[in-house]
Amino acid sequence: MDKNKIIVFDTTLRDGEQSPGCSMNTDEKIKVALQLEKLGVDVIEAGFAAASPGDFDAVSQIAQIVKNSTICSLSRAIENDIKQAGLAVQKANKHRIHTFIATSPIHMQYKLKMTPDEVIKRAVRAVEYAKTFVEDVEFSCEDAGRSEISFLKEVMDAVINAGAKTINLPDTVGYRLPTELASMIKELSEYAKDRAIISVHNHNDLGLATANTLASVLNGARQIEVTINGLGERAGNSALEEAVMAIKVRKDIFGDLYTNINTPELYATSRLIATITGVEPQQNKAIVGKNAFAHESGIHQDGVLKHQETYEIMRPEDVGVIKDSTLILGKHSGRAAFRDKIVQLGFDKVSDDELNAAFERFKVLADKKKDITDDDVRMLITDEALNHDKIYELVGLQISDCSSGMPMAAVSIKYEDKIIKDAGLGDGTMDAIFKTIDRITGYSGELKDYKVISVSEGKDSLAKVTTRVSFENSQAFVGHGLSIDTMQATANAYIGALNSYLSQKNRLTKNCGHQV
Ligand SMILES: CC(=O)SCCNC(=O)CCNC(=O)[C@H](O)C(C)(C)COP(=O)(O)OP(=O)(O)OC[C@H]1O[C@@H](n2cnc3c(N)ncnc32)[C@H](O)[C@@H]1OP(=O)(O)O
Ligand SMILES: CC(C)C(=O)C(=O)O
Repeated sequence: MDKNKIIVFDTTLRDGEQSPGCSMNTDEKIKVALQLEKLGVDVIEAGFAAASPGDFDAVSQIAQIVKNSTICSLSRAIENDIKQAGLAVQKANKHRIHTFIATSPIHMQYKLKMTPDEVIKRAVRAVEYAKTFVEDVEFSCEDAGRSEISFLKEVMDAVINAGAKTINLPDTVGYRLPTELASMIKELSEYAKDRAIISVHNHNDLGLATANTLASVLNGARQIEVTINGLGERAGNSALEEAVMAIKVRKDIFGDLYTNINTPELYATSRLIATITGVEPQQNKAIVGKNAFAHESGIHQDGVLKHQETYEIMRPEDVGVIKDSTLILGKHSGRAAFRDKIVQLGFDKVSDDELNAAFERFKVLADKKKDITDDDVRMLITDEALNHDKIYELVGLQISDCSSGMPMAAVSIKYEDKIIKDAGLGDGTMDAIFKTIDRITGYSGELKDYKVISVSEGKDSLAKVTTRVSFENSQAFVGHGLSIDTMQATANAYIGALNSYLSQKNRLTKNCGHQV
C-alpha cells in the first residue's frame, strides 16, 4: 500500500442520489459510472442495492460494465442488505461491500434502540457475513463525528479483527470543525496503525465538508468519500473536485500526497451530473461553477491579462474548462469540425449513431442560432446519449393559447413505426401537452418536478428542460428535452421520462420479474 496515495471513493451515485430531486435511472447511472472511471476514481459506490429492485439493477449493471474502478454497494448491518450488496457487486472486476451501523449515543439510543454491546456484535456479524461474498469489506461507524473516541476504538478493534480493510469515520451530520476532526482522525489513524485504511466522509451542514476532508488527509486519512458537485443528503458531501484540486494545487502543504484523478475530466463530469440530475452547481461553486474562472472587475481583468496567476491559482484547462475555443462552429461547419469539437470537449466515446444524430440537430440549430457555444454542443451530445431509448418519439407539436382562450395542443408521436395524432385542451399550454401525450400513449403521468434552464445567453438560447414524472405509482423518472423552443423541449422531456420508465420496467420484468 502506497502511503502517499489518497484513495478517492466517489459516492455520487449513492449519497449524491440522496439529494432531493437527484434520483437517476439505471442508464443514467451507467453513464455516470463510466465517466467516473474515466476520471480515475478508485472506488465507485454505485448504490444501496437493497433499497429497491431499481437500485439492485443499477449496481449489478455497473459492476459488469466498469472495469478499472472498484464497485461497491452500501448496506445496513443486516443480513439481507449485505446479501443484496454481495450479489449485486459479485460480477465486478474489483468489488467491495460497505456496511455500516451508527455508533453515537444519540443514534444508538433513539434510532437503533440498541446498547453499545449489541451494536458491536451486530457490526462484527455484518463484516463476517460480508466477507463470505467479497474480500474487500469497508465498515462505517455512522455518526462517528458525535461518537465517543473510546467506543470508536472498541468498534474498530472488533471489525478489523472480523476482516474489515477500511474503516470509515463519517461526520454524518457535518458537526465537527476542522481542528476537532483533525485531532480525532490523528488519534484513530495512529490507533489503527497498519491494520486498516482510515477513511472520511464529511457532510456540509456547516459548510465545512471539504475543509474537514483536507484536515483529515493531513492527519492520516488515506481514503476520502466525496461526490461530484458536492451533491448529497441535506447540505451535501465534500465535493470531489474541491478536495482533489486542493491536494494538487497546495503541494507545499500536502507534499507527496496525491490522488489518481485525471483532473482535466472534472468539468465534463460535473456537467454530466448537472445535466442528468437537472441540478446546476451554484454559479460561484469552486472549480466547476460558471464563475469559477470568470473575472468581472477591471483591476482583476488587468491583472490576469498581465499575468494569469495574479488572480488564478490553477489553470482552467487543469480542470477541463476550455476558455478560448479556437474552433467556431456555425451553419457552415461540417462533420469533421463537429467531431473535433466534441473530442475537444472530452467526449471520446460517442458512437457514430449518436454523433450523426447530434450533427443533424446541430445543423437545424445552426440555421436558427448565430453562435453555437461549447455548452450548446455539450448539451446536444449529452441529450442524444440520454434519450436513446426512443420507445415513443415526438414527431410534431402545435400549440395555441391566448390570454382568455382555451390552451390547446396538437401532438403527433411515433410508436413502433406508426404515427399517432391527437389534440387536447388543458389548464395551460403545458397541461394541454401533457394530457394529450397521456391520451396518445395510454400512460397517465404525475409530474413531480419541472425545471427549465437556458443553456447559453441570448434570446435564441437552447432551452434545457428536466422533468420528473411518476407513472402507474412508480418512483419518479427523469426525462430530458433540449430545443430552441421551450414547449418542444417540455414535450420531449415528458416523453423521455415515459421512455425511461418503460425501459426500466421492461428490463426488470425480463431480468427478475420485479415491478418498478
Ligand atoms: C447516513 C446515510 O446516508 S445511511 C444511508 C441512507 N440510505 C438509505 O436509507 C437508502 C434508501 N433507504 C431505503 O430504501 C429504506 O430505508 C430501506 C430499504 C433501506 C429500509 O426500509 P425499511 O425496512 O422500511 O426501514 P426504514 O427505512 O423505515 O427504517 C430503517 C430501519 O433500519 C434500522 N437501521 C438503520 N440503520 C441501520 C444499520 N446501519 N444497520 C442495521 N439497522 C439499521 C433502523 O433502526 C430502522 O429499524 P426499525 O424499523 O426496526 O426501527
Ligand atoms: C453510511 C455513511 C457512510 C454515510 O453516508 C454517512 O454517515 O453520512
